[in-house]
Amino acid sequence: MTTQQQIIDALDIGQHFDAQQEVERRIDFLTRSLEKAGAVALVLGISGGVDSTTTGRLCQLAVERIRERSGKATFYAMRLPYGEQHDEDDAQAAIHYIRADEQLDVNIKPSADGMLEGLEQGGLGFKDEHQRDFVHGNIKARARMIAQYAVAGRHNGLVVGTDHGAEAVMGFFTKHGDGACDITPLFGLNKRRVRAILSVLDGPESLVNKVPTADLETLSPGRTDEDALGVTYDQIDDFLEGREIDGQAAQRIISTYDRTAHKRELPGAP
Ligand SMILES: Nc1ncnc2c1ncn2[C@@H]1O[C@H](COP(=O)(O)OP(=O)(O)OC[C@H]2O[C@@H]([n+]3cccc(C(=O)O)c3)[C@H](O)[C@@H]2O)[C@@H](O)[C@H]1O
Ligand SMILES: Nc1ncnc2c1ncn2[C@@H]1O[C@H](COP(=O)(O)OP(=O)(O)OP(=O)(O)O)[C@@H](O)[C@H]1O
Ligand SMILES: [Mg+2]
Repeated sequence: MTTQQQIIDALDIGQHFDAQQEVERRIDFLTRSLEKAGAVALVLGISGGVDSTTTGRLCQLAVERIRERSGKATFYAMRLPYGEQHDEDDAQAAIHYIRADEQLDVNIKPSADGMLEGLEQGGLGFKDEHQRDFVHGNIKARARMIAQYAVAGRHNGLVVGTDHGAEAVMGFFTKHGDGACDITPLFGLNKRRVRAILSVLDGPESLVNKVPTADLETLSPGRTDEDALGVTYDQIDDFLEGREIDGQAAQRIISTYDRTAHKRELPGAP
């Protein structure tokens, strides 16, 4: 078996894809996850990006389905800006579209800045301002997860993650930040399939087609994922669908996959 096929299998990317069927399968997954855990809430951060818009709508449909069967379930959508978000309009469009039962707005800036300040006061120095900004970015992603776990703890809920195959293959998430969650309903999808799901769910066109950004670095606001990754999502998506892609891009995907293996595994132990 080729390395490409091994990766496709490990990330469970299906050979065939039907967006409507996947909607059903993933709503069913969310309802079963709540029932299995004995939990009554789903919690998710809504950024204004395509992944959380799609996941948020699936969460809302899942809790409504549980209530139709006389069960108890609530979806808590969380806005978690770092200060003022430059694409707040998109975040508001996502919130408007998802129509979550409950919404919480938490500014993560004081906690993320406070942690960095505490570290520097405690003696941590940085090579340069870019390294400091990068580390600060991962603190922001972890601050968002602290907030979501607090809400899940209060409401007997599960924290929902938005990781999918195209991010997982590149290890493109913060370990124990946005990578920390209880369930990942988008697992097994590449990026264009996430967009296709949002499209059949009648998501706003502007969000279906939105350029992905982690938006964690203060010095490079809205830096695109593709700029950071060095390959395009089309290349990653083609690779995950088993197509032949440019040799250098394939090498980059495979070497990044190997280098980030620890992010997809449980902690090492003797
Ligand atoms: N071989 C190994 N075995 C076990 N653990 C290992 C390890 N190598 C590093 N580590 C640990 O992993 C840490 C590095 O991982 P991590 O802290 O995640 O940091 P890192 O992977 O360096 O940075 C996260 C990347 O994900 C991107 N990101 C983050 C969040 C969201 C999104 C998005 O798409 O929205 C993207 C972000 O822009 C950045 O490029 C090291 O500090 C170390 O503790
Ligand atoms: N400003 C934010 N407010 C609330 N949640 C956020 C914010 N930024 C990131 N998140 C959470 O972290 C997750 C990971 O971010 P990521 O950028 O991968 O997803 P996205 O923004 O939904 O989509 P895209 O990858 O296309 O930008 C989001 O899906 C969301 O749950
Ligand atoms: Mg984003």
